[in-house]
Formats: sequence, structure tokens, C-alpha cells
Amino acid sequence: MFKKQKPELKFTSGRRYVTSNTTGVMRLRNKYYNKALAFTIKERQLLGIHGLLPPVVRSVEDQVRIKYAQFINLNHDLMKYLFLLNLSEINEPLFYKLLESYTEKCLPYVYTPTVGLACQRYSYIQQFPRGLYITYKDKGHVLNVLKNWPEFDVRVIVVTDGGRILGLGDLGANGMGISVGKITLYTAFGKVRPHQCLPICLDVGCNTDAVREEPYYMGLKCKRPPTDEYNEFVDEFMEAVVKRFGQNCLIQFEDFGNSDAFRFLDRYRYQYCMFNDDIQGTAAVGVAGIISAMKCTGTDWKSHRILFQGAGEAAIGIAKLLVIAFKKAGFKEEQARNSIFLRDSKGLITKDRSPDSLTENKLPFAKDMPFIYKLEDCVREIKPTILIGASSQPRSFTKQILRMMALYNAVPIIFALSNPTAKSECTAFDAYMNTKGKCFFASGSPFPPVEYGGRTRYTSQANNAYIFPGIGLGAASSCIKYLSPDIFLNAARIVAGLCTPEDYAQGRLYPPLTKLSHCAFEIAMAVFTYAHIKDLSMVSPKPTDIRAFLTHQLYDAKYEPVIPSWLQPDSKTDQKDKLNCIEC
Ligand SMILES: O=C([O-])CC(=O)C(=O)O
Ligand SMILES: [Mg+2]
Repeated sequence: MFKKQKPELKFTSGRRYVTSNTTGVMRLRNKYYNKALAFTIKERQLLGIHGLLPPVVRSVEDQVRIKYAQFINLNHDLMKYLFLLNLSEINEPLFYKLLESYTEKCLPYVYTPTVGLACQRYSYIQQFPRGLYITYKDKGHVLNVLKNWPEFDVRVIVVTDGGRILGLGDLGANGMGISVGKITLYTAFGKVRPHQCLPICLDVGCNTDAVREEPYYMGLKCKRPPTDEYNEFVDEFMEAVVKRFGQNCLIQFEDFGNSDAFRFLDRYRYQYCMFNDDIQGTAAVGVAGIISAMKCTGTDWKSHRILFQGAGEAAIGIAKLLVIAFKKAGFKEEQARNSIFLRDSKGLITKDRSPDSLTENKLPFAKDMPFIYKLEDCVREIKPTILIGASSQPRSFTKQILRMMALYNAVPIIFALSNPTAKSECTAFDAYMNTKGKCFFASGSPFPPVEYGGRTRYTSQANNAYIFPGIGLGAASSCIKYLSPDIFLNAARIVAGLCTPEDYAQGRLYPPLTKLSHCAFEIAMAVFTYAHIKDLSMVSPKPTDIRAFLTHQLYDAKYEPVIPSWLQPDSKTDQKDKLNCIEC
């Protein structure tokens, strides 16, 4: 007989176990164990849930097909978002299976662009609270709040303070949606197990009056603290994470405001296992697109002039990683910088601008040339081969600008990276139409393919989703001490290297989204290998077969049998010790 006791979850070598007196009904209501109609008749009888489900037993494949049919028939983006989020709370393996099976169709609704809309409405659409909220009022007690998180083996954290959600500005605590969206991709494509992933919102107030004053706003109704005090709070958070989850827990900073993002990256990058996705993740994906563009146009680094519209996290991140890439290709740093032009809201970044309009990140790229204000004039003067938008200024790549790009280049490269879709610098349609179908176009948010001159041009989504899941898997499994810039350059090369001639022929500079898991795994392999070569890994001894080691750690979104093989009546293993512990 089993003693009556509270069901208890145990975590053993990364696998979940539940004590055998977890009732069948609890399994039906628990997202980890619920299999819905996939419980076999035998399992239903054993669990005492026979009759609680309709008699049919359905395969997981059929369940996925049915869920997809339900999903695709919803006619509002937010409904689709909520449908998927709810599924993830009711039946986690089925949710990930659906995402795996219909990646291109489902991704835009758990992630960019719909996640932007979801964040804007987050206070109204909350159904199941997700993630951990740590507020400024918790200063001095951050560790206690972290201790309330029920999982122990957390390997990856995505933390936002909502300071700059996509191109939508300061959304305060509503930014939690972004951490939840990113963490979903860690499991879906990085295959980091769900219980090892933690989305966090640091709620330190919000400087957007309209958000703060919404009647149902869920966050702290105050403005953000001054820099020094904010630093103290985030310092405390970083220390608390290490105390609670260990030095090797990866902390991804997401969608912080511009100056906070750069400051925290500088402050922590070599002290903690952390990175900033908007600076470094986007940098890697941007550089991947440029490497790809060079490969398919047969050009090299010195044939390019790159003009950025925007000089924030993404633009500076890409520009800095490009400099490293140029140098590795044998160029002098100065040569590299001379090929990179940045234009911010005040105009082209030139040396003759007033010093207070040039931050230390922009200064190295300031040009010794006459100041130009308008983007169109910058394009006319510089004649860039590659034009990159990262400004959140919708439609700033005008018809004239796109036509000029086609006039100056046989194959213009145009990236409109701002998110969500409404913030994009131009649409895929505009890009192809105004360059006579000659350009390669990539964007942060997805655009449908465009027909031009009897050909279908597929667009690519130049989104850091190609990068961060692999960085996370690699960092978490190698227990890396910190993430150096080389890791992001390697990731860029890997993504570019996974493009095929067929992808190029279709107009893509990135592998299709269906290869996101493949990209993540190869990036993780590279991170792991790098960590060992540079003596940054805490995994010792080094596994002899890294591929097998990594593969073993991957999350597999499948239903486990209620009675595992080692508890079957014919099992040779000693069952006495194990009867209280049924693996699910
Ligand atoms: O979330 C995304 O789709 C990409 C990203 O990091 C951003 O735009 O801030
Ligand atoms: Mg971001």
C-alpha cells in the first residue's frame, strides 16, 4: 500500500518523476503529464480515469493535426496567440510537438510579430500567470523571490525590464510576454528542457505614461529609478541568480532600453554567463546575412559599404561584430570601420557632429566627411551595397531609396530589421518591386513571398531566433564561464553555412525556419567546442563525443508511458526500491 502523502515532484538527472500516488485526475490536469486522448485504455484503467475521457484513443500525430486545424481556423492574431499559450499550459508536449510540426505557421503567433501585440495587451489577456516577477520593491530581498520559483535546475533565464519591447517602446511589466516568447523558443528549437528555462520580468516601473495609467496595468505604477539605484538592483539580481541557480546559469538580457542594455552588457559580460540578445544575438544574425550575401554574390568584405539606418542596440551590435569579422578576414580595424556608416535620428554619424550627440559606442564609426541629415542623401552620397534598417522608423526605406539601391548595385542587399511588422523599414513587396526583383531582402518580422517577373522570391526572417536558442543550449550544457564575441561570430558563420544554393536561388539569405533546431544544435556544438578549447567550460572531463553528449540533453516533446519499461511485470530490475517512483 502507498502511504497517503502529498504528491511530490522529484528531479533526477534532468528527468521528471512523480510519486505514484499522483492521481490520474491530477495527471489530466497537469501540463507535464497530461496526454489527453493519448492515454491508452490500460493507462486510463490503471490511473482511475477510465470514463473521464471519451472512449477513443488518439495518437499524438492526430492530436497535433486536430490542434492545428483548430488553430488555423481562428481569425484573430491574439486569439491564435492565446490558443497556443493555453495549450502550452494544458499539455506541454503537445504544444511543442505542434510548434515543431508547423513551425512556419505557428512561430509568428508565439513570437514576433504577435508577441508584440500580446505585450501591448498583456495586462488584459493574462490567463495563466507565467514566469517570475521581481519588482523594485523587492530590492534587498531578490534572492527570497527567486527562491519561490518551484524549479531547482534552471539553466537559462530570459530577463527583461520591458524598457524597449521590440520597436514598441517602454511597456513596463507588460514586457513579460517577451521573456515568455523567447523562453518558448529555447525549448522549441534549442531543446532546452522546459523546467530548465525561466522567464523573468524585472518590474522597475515604466516611463510610458499611457501604459502606467491604464486602469488594469499589472505593474508598478511608478517611473523608472535613477541609473545608480537601478545598477544596485540589477547587481543584486545577478548575485541572487548565481546563489540560487549557480554560476553557469545563462542570463539573456532582452529588450532593455538602449543605454541600460549597453551598460549592463559592459558591466557583466566577463563576470557572469550572460549576453544581450538585442546587441549580440541580433549582431550574429545580421552578420550571418552579410556572410551569406557575400557567398551568393561572390563578393568579399572589401567590396561592401554598409549603411545602417539607426544606431541603437542592433545597429551597433552588428557594426561591432562586423569589425571583428573584417579583422579575422585580414583587414585592418580602420579599414573595417571605414566601410561601416551609421545614421541615427540626428543624421549621419560624422566627426563634425556635436560631441554630446555621439555616445562612446557611436564614436568609433564617426566619419571624417561632411554631415548629411537625410537618409536619401546618405544613400546617394555613400552608395551602399548593403542597407540595414534597425531604427523602428516604419517605411523609412522609401521608393526612391530602394530604387537608388537598385541603380548602384547589381544585387542590392536590404535588411529591414525593426520589429514588429508595422515598424519595418519597408515591406518585402516594396523592396522587390522597387529594385526590379534584384535585391536580397531580409526582415526581422516575417513577410510572405513575393511574385516578381514570374518568379517567387522568398524572404528571410533575419531574427535572433536563429542564434539565441543555440547559444543557450551550448552555454547551459558546457557550463561556460562567460560568452566572448568570437562565440557570436562563430554562430553567424554557422547560420550562413547552413544556407544551400537552393535557398539562395529562392532569394533566401538564411536557412528556412524549419531548420531552426538544426541551427541551434550546430551553434551549441560550436559553443561547447569553443568553451573547451578556451578553457571556459566547467564540464570536466571533456566528453569524448560532444555530439552524443549534447544529443542526450535535448528535450524530446513526446509522451512518456505511464508505466515505464523497468516497472513492467517482466522487468528484471529490482522493483522494490522503485515502486514509489513512477517515471512519467
Ligand atoms: O524579438 C524579436 O523578434 C527580435 C528582437 O530581439 C527584437 O526585435 O527586439
Ligand atoms: Mg529583443
